[in-house]
Amino acid sequence: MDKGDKIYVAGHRGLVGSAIVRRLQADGYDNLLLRTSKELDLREQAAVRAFFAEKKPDYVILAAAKVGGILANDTYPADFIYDNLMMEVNIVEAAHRHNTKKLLALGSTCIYPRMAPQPLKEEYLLTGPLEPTNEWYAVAKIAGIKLCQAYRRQYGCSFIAAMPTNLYGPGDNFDLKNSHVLPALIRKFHVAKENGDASVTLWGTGKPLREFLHVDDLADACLFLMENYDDEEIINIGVGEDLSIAELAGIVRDVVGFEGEIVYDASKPDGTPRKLVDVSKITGLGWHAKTGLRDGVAQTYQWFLDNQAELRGVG
Ligand SMILES: NC(=O)C1=CN([C@@H]2O[C@H](COP(=O)(O)OP(=O)(O)OC[C@H]3O[C@@H](n4cnc5c(N)ncnc54)[C@H](OP(=O)(O)O)[C@@H]3O)[C@@H](O)[C@H]2O)C=CC1
Ligand SMILES: C[C@H]1O[C@H](OP(=O)(O)OP(=O)(O)OC[C@H]2O[C@@H](n3cnc4c(=O)[nH]c(N)nc43)[C@H](O)[C@@H]2O)[C@@H](O)[C@@H](O)C1=O
Repeated sequence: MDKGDKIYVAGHRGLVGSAIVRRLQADGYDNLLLRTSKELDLREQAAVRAFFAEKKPDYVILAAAKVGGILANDTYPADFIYDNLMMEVNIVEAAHRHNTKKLLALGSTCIYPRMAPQPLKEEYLLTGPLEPTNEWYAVAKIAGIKLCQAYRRQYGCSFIAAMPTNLYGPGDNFDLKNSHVLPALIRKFHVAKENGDASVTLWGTGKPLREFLHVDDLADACLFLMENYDDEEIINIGVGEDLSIAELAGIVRDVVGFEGEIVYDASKPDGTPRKLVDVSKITGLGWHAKTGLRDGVAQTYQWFLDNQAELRGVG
């Protein structure tokens, strides 16, 4: 990608989109196309076609999606499957129609079967039943993969699909019902410390294992793939190690400085027991994550403190 190329970052205000924009701007790309969901609802085919007809992006990074944690996915299946399918179908079709040079679609590691062998290799896709709490979102994400592969096969489009593991960092969603676990832990421990609460309640059993990649590392991986990957097959993006939710809670509690107890609400779902990705494909290309989890949590907590006034999902 040249610095003056028209790069459309769909979902530029989100956790991922904002990190990608930060990185592109830092690298001197000065022709970014950015639209909020109010300016351009990607579920509306006519609006998406009109935008592409007018702007004709050279490159597209699809970081727009209906995203949420385990409870949101389990509660709003229709929203998660409909919104994500519509956004992917509209963007991929319009990108082909208007000759986008390359498109990167972001999936998620929830596309893999609930009980697939670990670590998860790309070829495990569609080899078993999905995790019930987010199968609707997962099916939409799998459709996104198939869209990229179909347009590559039929029209030779350079459309690629990457599967990031769980992400965290600046710009995350801190809503206690709809967010992912790491931002929820930061907010819960922070509020409990400020209030002098005796305990914090977390969901499930604390036993599931999860892998966490800092979003700035993801942005680095996305630009790396835009320059170095052009293949039909999906590619995982992760750190290659995981920990239990209980261990993660210990790290966040220490970073925040909460000294009370942790209580688990077993009425909430655990979700998939583990989803550690195999990163040998992307590390084989020369990319690896750089941010350690504790440092990443500390940096994110500082960002949380510095941005209290405008946190997503708070207030
Ligand atoms: N967060 C995570 O842990 C992981 C995320 N991913 C993937 O990364 C991508 C981005 O996720 P993340 O950054 O966390 O999500 P966020 O919820 O932080 O951001 C999503 C963005 O999508 C935009 N959006 C949502 N609906 C529409 C719509 N109808 N029309 C236009 N834009 C819309 C929003 O725009 P606006 O702000 O203008 O409303 C928002 O900026 C997704 O594809 C997700 O599947 C993959 C693995 C893990
Ligand atoms: C990225 C990935 O993220 C989602 O999958 P998930 O990893 O299961 O999502 P999660 O981060 O919300 O939960 C991780 C674990 O953490 C536990 N947990 C404890 N206490 C809280 C808590 O307070 N909030 C949340 N959200 N989880 C909690 C929770 O019970 C679970 O065991 C997919 O829906 C989908 O969006 C997707 O692709």
